[in-house]
Amino acid sequence: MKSYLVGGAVRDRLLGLPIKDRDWVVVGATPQEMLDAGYQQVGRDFPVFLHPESHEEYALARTERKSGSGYTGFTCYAAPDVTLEEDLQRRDLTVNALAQDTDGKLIDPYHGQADLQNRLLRHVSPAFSEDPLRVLRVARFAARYAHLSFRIAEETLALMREMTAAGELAHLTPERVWKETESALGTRNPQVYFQVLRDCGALKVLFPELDILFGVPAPAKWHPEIDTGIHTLMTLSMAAMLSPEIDVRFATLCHDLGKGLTPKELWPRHHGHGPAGVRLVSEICTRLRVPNEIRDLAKLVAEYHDLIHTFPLLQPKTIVKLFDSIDAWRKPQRVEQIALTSEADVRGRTGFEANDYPQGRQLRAAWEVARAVPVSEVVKAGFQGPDIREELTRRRIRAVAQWKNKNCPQPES
Ligand SMILES: Nc1ccn([C@@H]2O[C@H](COP(=O)(O)OP(=O)(O)OP(=O)(O)O)[C@@H](O)[C@H]2O)c(=O)n1
Repeated sequence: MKSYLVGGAVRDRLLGLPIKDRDWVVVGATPQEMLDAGYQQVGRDFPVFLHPESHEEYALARTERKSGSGYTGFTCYAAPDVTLEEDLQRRDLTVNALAQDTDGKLIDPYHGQADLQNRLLRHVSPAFSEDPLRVLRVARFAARYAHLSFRIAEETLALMREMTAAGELAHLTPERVWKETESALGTRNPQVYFQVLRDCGALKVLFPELDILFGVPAPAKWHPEIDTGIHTLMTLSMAAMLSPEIDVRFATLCHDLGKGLTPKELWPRHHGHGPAGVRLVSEICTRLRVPNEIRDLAKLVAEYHDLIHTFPLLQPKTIVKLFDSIDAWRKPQRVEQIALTSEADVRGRTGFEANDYPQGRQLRAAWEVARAVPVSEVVKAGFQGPDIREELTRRRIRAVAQWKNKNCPQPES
């Protein structure tokens, strides 16, 4: 039996990047031999074992053949006669089909090293199309390595287009789509993921609410980039620079979905697009089983992002009501999250990238003022039951008004 380091660990070591997990392939062994050597079996569908000490994953070399339609129809063949090359051949990308033996020697039958040097994401073989998840994986890798100038090989993009056109993506479970999307949102350039999905037609299948934004114009005065789809990807790129949080990035991605609902004859204006988009955010999140916390922020951002832009014009009463509406009292992190998404919206426009966003600072400052109003003094003053809440709101509004008079000049008209 011989073990080889494979997949991401080899790829990322060659790229000089930190290594997350180390996966191994074992050639020439039976499951019984692995168990006898002290490995613990964990794979349900494939023979995968955990090393007795390192607890790293060791998978028996295997081939896979598609035996039916969709994502589930696989026949897996793992036996001591499966070679390393055969195992590597079933993998998605050449840069993921590299192996390294225990002496550090590289085994590279599909020229993954050359593709790493050429910054090319290229599929290993036609077997790529047996797994529709790979369309999303390639988009995710393109996002993850965009800062290193990686691009997708033409023939791979063509295959991704074919798979999408053949309806293969319909076989993906919502959980898998969200898992890949969530990982992609965590990369440095999440907008690349959505751009690649658009390039191969998958955005229309998986995120029609986003796809429809391409071709929807917004007023050139506010949006020199004009196209709402382009603006959306620009805001996502900006959000990724402003915050590492998936919640903030996803909310930014969804903030303008309502513009897809505006009747053409009203273009390029989109009056009321914020509240209108809330339903679409809900629909995406229900469909993909997006965690509630992420969904709820995205809905609030869709609804309130335009209000935050007008912050200096807001009445103190409206500001305190906003804190109520976003439930900032119990979830104070939302103030920061909403300030960041609104900033991403403003700076995610051609020529506005380096702009200041004072409204974000004003929102945060007003929040500190409102939250500092002590409830204990309201109680001490003798208020009881629901009157406590009412008096607290009154005092908060007063405090915000005083702060606003001093610190928040009205913009010149
Ligand atoms: N649908 C898939 C999933 C995985 N793989 C192969 O299995 C390896 C391990 O997959 P995974 O752990 O998901 O990704 P990594 O490439 O290790 O990358 P990461 O750093 O994100 O873990 C990949 O390198 C690739 O060779 C594949 O070919 N097709």
